[in-house]
Amino acid sequence: MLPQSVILANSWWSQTQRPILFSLFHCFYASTNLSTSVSSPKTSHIDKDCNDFLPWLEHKAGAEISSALSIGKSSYGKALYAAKDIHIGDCLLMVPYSVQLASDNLPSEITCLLGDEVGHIAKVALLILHEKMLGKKSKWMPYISRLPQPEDLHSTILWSNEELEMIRPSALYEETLKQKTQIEKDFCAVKLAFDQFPDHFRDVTIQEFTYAYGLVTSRAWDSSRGVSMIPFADFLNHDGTSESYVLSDEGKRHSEVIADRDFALGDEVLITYGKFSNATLMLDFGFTVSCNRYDQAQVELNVPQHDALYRQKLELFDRFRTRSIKDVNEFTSSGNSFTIKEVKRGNGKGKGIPQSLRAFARVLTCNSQQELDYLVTEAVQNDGRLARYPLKNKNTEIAAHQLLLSEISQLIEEHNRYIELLVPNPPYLCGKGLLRRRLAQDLLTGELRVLKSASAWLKNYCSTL
Ligand SMILES: C[S@@+](CC[C@H](N)C(=O)[O-])C[C@H]1O[C@@H](n2cnc3c(N)ncnc32)[C@H](O)[C@@H]1O
Repeated sequence: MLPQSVILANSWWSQTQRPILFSLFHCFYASTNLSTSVSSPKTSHIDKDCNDFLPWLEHKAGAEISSALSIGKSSYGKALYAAKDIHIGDCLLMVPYSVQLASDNLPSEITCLLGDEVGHIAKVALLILHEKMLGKKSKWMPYISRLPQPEDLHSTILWSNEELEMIRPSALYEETLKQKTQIEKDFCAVKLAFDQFPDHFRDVTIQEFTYAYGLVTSRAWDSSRGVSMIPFADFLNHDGTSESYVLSDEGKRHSEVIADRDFALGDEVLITYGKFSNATLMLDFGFTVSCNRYDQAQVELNVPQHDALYRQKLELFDRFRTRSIKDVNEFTSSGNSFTIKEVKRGNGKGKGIPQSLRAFARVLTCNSQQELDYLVTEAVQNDGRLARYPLKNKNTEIAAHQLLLSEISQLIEEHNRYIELLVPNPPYLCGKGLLRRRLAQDLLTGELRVLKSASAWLKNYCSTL
């Protein structure tokens, strides 16, 4: 799902607020002027099948949406290109809320059949299926017919069990299964609507529902209406280095995008979907970025059942459990599962290996009730968090970090084993199979890089103690 930054009463607020864009907004917004003349770009990328799309959307909106962009084709599917020279700070597009699709666009006779357990994504998926079924009678037909086909989507929710086996060492494997289970639950919950309105939803299968669900997760933005499909804006592809987001102006009731750089006529215009790891990009959007600096890996630690202090340690974790920390846009670091990021060399502080993971390992390594009691006293006397300081006994501190090292080494081994199964690509493989195999390679290679950096840091830490 795409995060949408919100503009509140002409001041910006967002989790991902960028100071540079904040100042740009004030410098350039006043001078932004959406001219009415649409120049035709001199480029071979233009998608002639979409020539009528923007005029249709502008007519529906009763307002100009963009004079700066035109729809074209790229290796990422549909794309938006500069239809004239664009300057940093220019407004690229403005899409009124009135032409965005959200769950409240569903006919009320269908909505009233849906229980509270049906979420916004499932409702918008239902809306897409409904409009598809209406065919030419749909008022959204020019948009619905331009959405990618099932064979163009590669989110892991659409992977077969055999394909998912390729990514088994990654936390994305479990996350995808969880998401698939949720989709199955949603499918059962909306089936009542299918049964009551067979004309609206002719024999919709779980595969079709999952496809519609994938369309929503890969091209809808969080919005005040739950989630919204934003026609035209959703033809923008992702570039991790871009500083342009889709912004939402609640006062003016439109979404907009401001250029973060200059573009020459014919350049592809890209925005950022957010600071996502390859796991999140694969789950929600079905693509990866090579050498993704937001990659991360998941490490799970457990108290062994044969530990003489098993019960005491579990009680302690329970007592000192801090609220789970949600990494922005990513899977959660909670309980005994920890998200690690690439440890940058040189700062010597181990940034990337969460303190909570090191604390967990310290508690795991304690051999006596006395040692546990000491950690409790220390926590109470300090900031209340357990085992955040190096253990007094150097050998135990080393043992705690070697325990982590051993867990991470196992993960490295497992990742290596799976990568070896994936590389090289068999010569007969092509199309969807080859693409998904490459995604799996990118994912595991990125996680391996993160794990290796953590391993190097831990080895260094132990050797310097
Ligand atoms: C919001 S849509 C963008 C428009 C889309 N290309 C289309 O054909 O409609 C997001 C989808 O575009 C594709 N995409 C966007 N950025 C990409 C990138 N950097 N690399 C590969 N695919 C990308 C992915 O298929 C993704 O799910």
